[in-house]
Amino acid sequence: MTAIEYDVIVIGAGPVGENVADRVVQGGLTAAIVERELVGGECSYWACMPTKALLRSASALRAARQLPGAREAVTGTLDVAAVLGRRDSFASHWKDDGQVSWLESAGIALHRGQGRIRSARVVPVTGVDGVTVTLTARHAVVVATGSSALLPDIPGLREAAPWSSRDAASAASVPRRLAIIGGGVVAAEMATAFAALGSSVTVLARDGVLPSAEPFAGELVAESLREAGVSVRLGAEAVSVSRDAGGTVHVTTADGQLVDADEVLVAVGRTPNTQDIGLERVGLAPGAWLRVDDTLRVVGGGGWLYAAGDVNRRVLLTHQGKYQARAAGDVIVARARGEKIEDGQWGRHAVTADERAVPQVIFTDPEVASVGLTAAAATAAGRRIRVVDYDLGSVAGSSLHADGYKGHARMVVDEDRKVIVGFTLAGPDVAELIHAATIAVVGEVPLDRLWHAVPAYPTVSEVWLRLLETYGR
Ligand SMILES: Cc1cc2nc3c(=O)[nH]c(=O)nc-3n(C[C@H](O)[C@H](O)[C@H](O)COP(=O)(O)OP(=O)(O)OC[C@H]3O[C@@H](n4cnc5c(N)ncnc54)[C@H](O)[C@@H]3O)c2cc1C
Ligand SMILES: NC(=O)c1ccc[n+]([C@@H]2O[C@H](COP(=O)([O-])OP(=O)(O)OC[C@H]3O[C@@H](n4cnc5c(N)ncnc54)[C@H](O)[C@@H]3O)[C@@H](O)[C@H]2O)c1
Repeated sequence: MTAIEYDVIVIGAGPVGENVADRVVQGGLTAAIVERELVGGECSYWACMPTKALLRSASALRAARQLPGAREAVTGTLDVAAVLGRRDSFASHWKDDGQVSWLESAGIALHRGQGRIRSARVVPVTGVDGVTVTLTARHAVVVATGSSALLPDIPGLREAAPWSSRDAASAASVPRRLAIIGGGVVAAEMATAFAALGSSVTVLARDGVLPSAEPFAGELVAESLREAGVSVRLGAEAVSVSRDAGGTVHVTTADGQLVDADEVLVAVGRTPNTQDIGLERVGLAPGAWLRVDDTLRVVGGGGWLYAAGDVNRRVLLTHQGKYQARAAGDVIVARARGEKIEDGQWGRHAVTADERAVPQVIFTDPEVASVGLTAAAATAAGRRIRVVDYDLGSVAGSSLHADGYKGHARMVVDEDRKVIVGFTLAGPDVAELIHAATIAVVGEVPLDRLWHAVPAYPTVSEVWLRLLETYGR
């Protein structure tokens, strides 16, 4: 058995683990990263990249069809094989050579295999060949093992060989009929993608469509899915599933409806990858999410154990996990050097934005882009708020952007401080607009000052001015 020592060991080479290791090396420490599957993690091969590639071509086609002149030039239908081919290239054909070269260039050592913590700062790694290498960290071990699709306890579901988001993202062909259990982000995006690719899709949205977003967002997406031929069943709960000898899946709902499909996609949330990483050896519960403080140190983890990304459940998004990674990497370096820790609100080592300003874009039709708190979440948090709404289709730039542009914008204002604490846009191509709102929320820009941030005419961004006018001066 070989033993090697590094300053920092990162378990999991997803986007988050890679960024922690990079930051640590840039800070002058040595780092090893442990990966049991593909370097790049879920996001690169089975989540963000392939799913967005599945959605993008149909979105471009829809945009062209909304414009006289362009519409007439679109004479064919979506080329499904070309879409799947482009998706394959965005998933790097499920090979990680490029990412491995990047690790090398960044000076990060890679150990392939399953990492399991054995004791404080000691992580044996067992490779596929069964050989174990024992890694020891001088300063910190960072768990960045991510999450996996949750399989609910529905009778017959497991035996029916359901699709997880991984299967949907990497599908080699398009099922004729697709049933989707869930109504959240994965369900909404994959219903949009597979309907456009030609599947007959049924969505069983027990808790509604996009229930965590502002209600108008889910309503607009549900309406558009229905227009695209998707059967959206609100409140429908799957209670049993079976697959017959011919391969057809039968899903029964609590109210006695039966849905037949060729595949059933389960999209009801995530479970942490902490089952088999040795947490029990250091007094923590295997299979549980890892609770962390604002500098990403695991609560009850002895001071040397950190957790970043999906696995700590703060925010399950790549960009926010990478934000955590930058803070974690920097704070590990600072602690190793005995430097001052800046863990106050908005401090360099604290992930304050996790609670206050998380941006997200849901690539449905229409797109949903948001940052900060919804009105409901702000109210639940005890804020005295005013909600300002505006019809996005009434903005001059929107009507130019596409005929019949349909969308909505909402600004949530903290009335005690006169700053924006939440912002949501739903409409075609709103994805690129959200960063302005993120800056306003993070910068806590007073509304009085925002009047001086003049949006260019005629852009969709003029909604900012309309929202301020609606709020009043
Ligand atoms: C379908 C889908 C679409 C998504 N789309 C978006 C999007 O558009 N934008 C966005 O921001 N987010 C999106 N997300 C969320 C995003 O994928 C995750 O937030 C992100 O991948 C989390 O990164 P991570 O590094 O924490 O974990 P992961 O990406 O899951 O990486 C963890 C890595 O750790 C490895 N690992 C686990 N255990 C061990 C072990 N014991 N030893 C060694 N290696 C181990 C795994 O093999 C994996 O490579 C999407 C998620 C899904 C499911
Ligand atoms: N574009 C993006 O940013 C993007 C895209 C995809 C996924 N993601 C991230 O990945 C994570 C996972 O996505 P997801 O859609 O699996 O989770 P989610 O939490 O977004 O949605 C899961 C949905 O399933 C419902 N649900 C839970 N249990 C159920 C059951 N037994 N039967 C029926 N419905 C049930 C919930 O009410 C919820 O609406 C999310 O946190 C999301 O942020 C992000």
